[in-house]
Amino acid sequence: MKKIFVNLKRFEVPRRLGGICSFDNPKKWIEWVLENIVKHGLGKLPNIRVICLLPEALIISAIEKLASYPTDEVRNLQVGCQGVFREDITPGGNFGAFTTNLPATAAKNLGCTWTIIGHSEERKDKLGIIERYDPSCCHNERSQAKARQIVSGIINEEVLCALKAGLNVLLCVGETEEERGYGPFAEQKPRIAAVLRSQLEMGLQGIEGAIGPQEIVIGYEPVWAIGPGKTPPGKEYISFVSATIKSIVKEKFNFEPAVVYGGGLKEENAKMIAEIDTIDGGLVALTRFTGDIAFEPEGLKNIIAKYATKKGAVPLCKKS
Ligand SMILES: O=C(CO)COP(=O)(O)O
Repeated sequence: MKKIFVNLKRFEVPRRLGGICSFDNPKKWIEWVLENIVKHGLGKLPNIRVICLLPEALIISAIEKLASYPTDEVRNLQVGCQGVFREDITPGGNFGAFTTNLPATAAKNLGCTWTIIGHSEERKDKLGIIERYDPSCCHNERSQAKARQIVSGIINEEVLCALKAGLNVLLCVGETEEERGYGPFAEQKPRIAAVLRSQLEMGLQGIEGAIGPQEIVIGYEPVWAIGPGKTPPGKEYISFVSATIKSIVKEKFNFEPAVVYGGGLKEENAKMIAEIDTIDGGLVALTRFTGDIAFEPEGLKNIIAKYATKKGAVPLCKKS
C-alpha cells in the first residue's frame, strides 16, 4: 500500500492576511478540501492511502466531515496532526498541564491516527531557539552538530510519545544544502548518508519498547528542495537516499520502513519519483508552485494518478 501524506501546514490562512487560502473561513476550507478529495475518489483507492496532516484547530471539523460519508468512500483516507509534544498525559502522571503544546494522547483523542514529526520546519524552529541562547553554534561546526543532536533528541522524545499513545508516525529526515555540500555526487553521498544516519539513529532510539501495531514511515525531504522555485533531486539521488534510509533502519532497528519523498513533489516529477522502487509514496504540501501558489485537490489528484498508474498498480478510480 503506497502512502500519500498531504501536509497542509498553515494553508488555512487567507491571502488577504498573507497566507495562500482562497477561503476566509478555515472550517469551510478544510471541508472543501476533503469534499474534493472524496469527490475525486481519492479516499477509496485500493492501493493508496491518503493521510491529511492538519493544524490542530481543523482536526475535529475534518473528522466530522469524514464521518458524514459512507465508510467505503473514505476507507483509505486518514487524518493526522502536525506534531506532538515531547511529554504526554499519563494516568497517575501529568493530567494535562501542557498549555500551548499538543500531547500525543490529546491528538489521539481528537481522532488523529498519524502525526508528522521532525519536519525541517520543526527542526529549524528548535535549532533557532538553541541559537538564540548560543549564537556561536551556527558558526562553529562542532557546536552546530551538538545543537542538531539536541534537536534530534527532542524529536526522539516526540516519536516515543506518539508511539506510546498509539499514533502512527511519519518521521521526516533530510539534509540542508550546506550539509550536502557541492562537487560530484560521489563526494556528496557520504555527507548525505551521515546526516541521515544521525537523524535516524537518534530519532528512532528506543522505539523497540514503544512500538506495537503502529507504523513508522520515513519522510525524506531534502531541505533545499522544499517550496516554490525549488527543484527536487533526480532519480539517482532519490534512489540512493531512499535505499540508504531503508538500510540504516534495517541495520539499527531491524525493520525496513516505507520511505516517502517530499519537497517540490508535483505533477511534472511525480511519475519519475513514483517509479523509484525504494520509494513507497509521497509527501505533498503545495501542488501549485508558481503564480498564486496553492494546495489544490485537483493537483493532488494528478499527482496521485502518477502513483496509481505505476507499473503493477491499480489505476486511479474514476470520478464518482
Ligand atoms: O514540506 C513539504 C511537505 O511536508 C514539501 O513542501 P512543498 O510541497 O511545498 O515543496
